[in-house]
Amino acid sequence: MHEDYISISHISKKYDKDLVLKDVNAVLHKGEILGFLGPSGAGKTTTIKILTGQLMPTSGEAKVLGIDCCRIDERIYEQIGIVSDSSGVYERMSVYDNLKYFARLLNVPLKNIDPLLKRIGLYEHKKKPAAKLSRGQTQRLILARALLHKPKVLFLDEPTSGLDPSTALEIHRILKELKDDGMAIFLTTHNMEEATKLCDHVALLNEGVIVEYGTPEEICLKYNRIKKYRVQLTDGSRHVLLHGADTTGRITSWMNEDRIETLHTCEPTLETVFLEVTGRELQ
Ligand SMILES: Nc1ncnc2c1ncn2[C@@H]1O[C@H](COP(=O)(O)OP(=O)(O)OP(=O)(O)O)[C@@H](O)[C@H]1O
Repeated sequence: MHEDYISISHISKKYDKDLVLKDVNAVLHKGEILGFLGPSGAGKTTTIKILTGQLMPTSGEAKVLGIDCCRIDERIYEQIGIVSDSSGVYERMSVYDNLKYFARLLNVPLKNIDPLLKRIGLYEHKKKPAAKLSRGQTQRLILARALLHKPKVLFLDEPTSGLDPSTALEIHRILKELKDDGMAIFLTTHNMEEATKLCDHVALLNEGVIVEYGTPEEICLKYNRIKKYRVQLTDGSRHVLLHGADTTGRITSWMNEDRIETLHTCEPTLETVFLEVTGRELQ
């Protein structure tokens, strides 16, 4: 049996007259990553704020670890971690002292800090003032702070936004390890590659509406109606061919003549699905 760590049921949210979330439903189980994927203004941060008790929904119900989000109090903060842009670090304090400060607040033994710094790749920088960290290192420190008390559920708002590809990959590796340890991770992103690689389920969110929900593979397969092949021949020419009898004939004759350099099928990606469903780009 899957344990529901987050359940979102018919959530809507209005800011004044603007309906920015419309009948949103989703579920996140222990040991899974759920991604809310959508362009700027789609309602991703609003969803996180509702789930973490920072905002009330206008209607609907959401539960985190069985607790109704409208009734969240400090006790839930012992079991969840939040990483968002607004997570401040104390710039003049060292990496270690930042974590020491929060460890004391959260009643976490100080001996947990070094292993966490090693896991997150900040151990060599533990004495550095936070002000001297790179953007990627600062992001790791914010993540370390959110992990200090070993939460069951981790919320990440655009965890790799603005990071270079190798730092982003490092954060992905850490998130996969946390998931394998049983943590449930709710992340928002507008990076479809990140969502495809990391998430067990994704919700494609457009103007507050979930337009597709499922595993990245399920969603892409659903839109794999028009099959295409991309062929490069030994003479350097490139061809994109639609599936059909003509194409099969052409490809077979190129193969018989040993003229094919590369041959690929062109499956849809979350990016092309989003474009097809909404007419909008994700970025
Ligand atoms: N406090 C607020 N008052 C009024 N409108 C708001 C408020 N906060 C957000 N909004 C609006 O709600 C909509 C959803 O915003 P939200 O921040 O949830 O989007 P997002 O998907 O997280 O975008 P981004 O990727 O840019 O962070 C936007 O149209 C935004 O302008």
